[in-house]
Amino acid sequence: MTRLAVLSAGSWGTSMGAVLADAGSQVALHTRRPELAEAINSRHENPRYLPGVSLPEQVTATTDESEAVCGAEVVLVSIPAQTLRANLTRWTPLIPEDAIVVSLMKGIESGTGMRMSQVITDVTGIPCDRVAVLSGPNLAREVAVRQPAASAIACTSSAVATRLQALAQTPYFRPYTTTDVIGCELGGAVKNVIALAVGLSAGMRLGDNARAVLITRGLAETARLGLALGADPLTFSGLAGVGDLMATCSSPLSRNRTFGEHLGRGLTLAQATAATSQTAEGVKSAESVLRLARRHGVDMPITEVVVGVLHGRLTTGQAATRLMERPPGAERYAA
Ligand SMILES: NC(=O)C1=CN([C@@H]2O[C@H](COP(=O)(O)OP(=O)(O)OC[C@H]3O[C@@H](n4cnc5c(N)ncnc54)[C@H](O)[C@@H]3O)[C@@H](O)[C@H]2O)C=CC1
Ligand SMILES: O=C(CO)COP(=O)(O)O
Repeated sequence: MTRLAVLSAGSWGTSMGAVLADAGSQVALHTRRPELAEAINSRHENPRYLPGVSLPEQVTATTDESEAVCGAEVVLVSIPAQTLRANLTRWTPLIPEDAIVVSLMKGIESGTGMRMSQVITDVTGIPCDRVAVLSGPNLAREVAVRQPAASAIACTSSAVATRLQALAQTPYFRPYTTTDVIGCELGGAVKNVIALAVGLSAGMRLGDNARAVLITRGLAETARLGLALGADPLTFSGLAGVGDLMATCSSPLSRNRTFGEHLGRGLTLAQATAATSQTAEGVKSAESVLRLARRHGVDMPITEVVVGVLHGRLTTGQAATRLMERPPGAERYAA
């Protein structure tokens, strides 16, 4: 049986661990919490991140990082994006030679503006053709209870993407392969920022038309950035683009959308942060996305106002006005 490791046992890491086990592998999750490892091993449940969800017996957990990755052919990483570099620096010597590393994360590193796969290659030295990304409309809890979902697996090596596809294919989870790593990662990272904007608008009760505008123009600004960075624009019409945007912007399960909604209802950043127990990547990645856009001369007005609100430079009302009072223009998708 193929051995796989997932670092770590948060909501998405645990859900994907269950998918991979259902697809036929033995999966070791790493958690920093002994009580969580104990619950996963004895009760087959992750009570902190996925309470009430029954996990396959082939999913085990350990607090020992080297035990988790020992003998793993594939190491999947699912931690907050801004913690990746520090954690990976510690994990690198433990990762088996020839293992494939898969990013399940949706963020852009602050300071460097790197995508998660770039950070992985930068820290571990593992070449791009052994670093992959899984991204799509995958709300963790829905996947964990085995509701139907699909995703994109991106790697510059299509052989590696196809191998990962086989390892993750189940009757309820359908992975598609692609070689557009840049497009998949940007789709995942920027949709969190757009979901914050949609949440803001929902909290302010601006209506369904406003939500549709933000999703549509949010996709356009994502594609603009993607084009500037070398992505295939068609990726943004796919699962890692519009697919993920739709799921995240319409679901109450989305932490990013909910975070934005808290702000839109008048909570302060500190209050919204206190009300959020899981990772809302857009809060920290929004500024990195904006910096990346500015570095490449790309206009991202929605991202810009989200960053303005997060930094306290704009009220939510000013953010809405700022977008509506932009100079009139032709509707362009990505140019
Ligand atoms: N939850 C979801 O529906 C999905 C999440 N993702 C992405 O997966 C990534 C992880 O998110 P979730 O699992 O949802 O977050 P989560 O908040 O549920 O879990 C985060 C995990 O990282 C660990 N962690 C937190 N801080 C850490 C640190 N400083 N060092 C080491 N480990 C740390 C936590 O203990 C926990 O195991 C994010 O980039 C997110 O955007 C992607 C698809 C779906
Ligand atoms: O990425 C996700 C769905 O695809 C999860 O979105 P949130 O991180 O906003 O919960």
